[in-house]
This record gives sequence, structure tokens and C-alpha cells, in this order.
Amino acid sequence: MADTGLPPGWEVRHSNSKNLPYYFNSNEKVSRWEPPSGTDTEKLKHYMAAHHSATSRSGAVVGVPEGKIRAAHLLVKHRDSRRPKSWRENEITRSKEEAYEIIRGHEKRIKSGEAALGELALTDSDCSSARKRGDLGYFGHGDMQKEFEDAAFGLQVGEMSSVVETASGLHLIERLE
Ligand SMILES: O=C(O)CN(Cc1ccccc1)C(=O)c1nc(-c2ccccc2)[nH]c1C(=O)O
Repeated sequence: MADTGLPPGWEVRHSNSKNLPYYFNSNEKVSRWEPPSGTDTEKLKHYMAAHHSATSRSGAVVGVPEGKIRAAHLLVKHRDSRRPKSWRENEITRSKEEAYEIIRGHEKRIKSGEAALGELALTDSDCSSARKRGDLGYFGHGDMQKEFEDAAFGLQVGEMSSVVETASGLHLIERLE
């Protein structure tokens, strides 16, 4: 791990919910927003500049964590989904074929410019991320189901996938960062 300038046992992590870096000590299992005492702040600043982009108003270094992307998705589940229920329906009974019809309809509306993926996700996604317009925050390799990861990392920023199948159901994925 590049030299962060932090005392032994401390590492830099990224909070998706606040889009800010935080400092975590894996031995003591403590985390904090500010670097711990004993940090070489010059080294930390260089590390953060090399591994993150942009800085916020407060001077906190924020941006896309190294090796990660940010994406939103719209999930349409079906009766063979691993967990055939969602905030929208307590028991999802549609067939996979019916789910395909639905998600292809969403794909057409998005491609025609009639609707944005995030707008449709708000009302129609079977994922708990619906309330965040499908935004999943930053994730890296190994965080998501393989088919989902492969599709998402294969996208350019702003691009949308075709229909992707995972054990959770059928997805449309849009890469945001
Ligand atoms: O697959 C399962 O056994 C159950 N899951 C996994 C899950 C359940 C709750 C919260 C997040 C993930 C889902 O079905 C699921 N997968 C997702 C998912 C899949 C790929 C990328 C992002 C989210 N969302 C959900 C959801 O209910 O909200």
C-alpha cells in the first residue's frame, strides 16, 4: 500500500454515503473523519492527491476512489430471482419472460430520451436503491455479482448497458463516474 503517512494500523477508506474519505484502524476497529494524531500530513496530502481526484470546498480531498466506479441501475425481479420480493411487491410472481418485456420497455424509453434511468428507477426498480434513483455509490472489483461487475466496468461514463442478468433479476446499468 503506498505510504499514506498514517500511523501503523490506519488506512484511508471512502464513505459512499457522504462521498468523503475517512480513516479506519483495522486493529482497534475505530474510524474517524479526521486523520489520527501522529499522521504525516504532507505525506497524506500527496497520497490523497495521487489516489483521489478533486478537492471539496472544505479542502477535504474527495473524488473517485482509486479503482472504483459509480453506477446506477434499474432492477426488475421475477419469480426465479434469488429474493423474489422488493419494496414494490411483497411477492413477485412475474415470469422471467414478463420481466424481460418490462425491462426492454424501460430500455426503449431511456434510449429514446423519453425518460432517464434514475427517474424510472425511482418508481419501477425492485432494488432498495430505487429511492436513490438506483445510485449504488462507488464500488470496485469483487463488490458486486460477477455479471453485474463485468457489465458495469465495461461501460464508459454516461453509457447504459443492455439487459444484464444476475441471480437478483434483470438490470439496466448506467455508469455515472
Ligand atoms: O440477491 C439476493 O439474494 C437478495 N438481493 C441482494 C440484496 C438484498 C438487499 C439489499 C441489497 C442486496 C437482492 O435481491 C438484491 N440485489 C440487488 C442488487 C444486485 C446487483 C447490484 C445492485 C443491487 N438489490 C437487491 C434488493 O433486493 O434490493
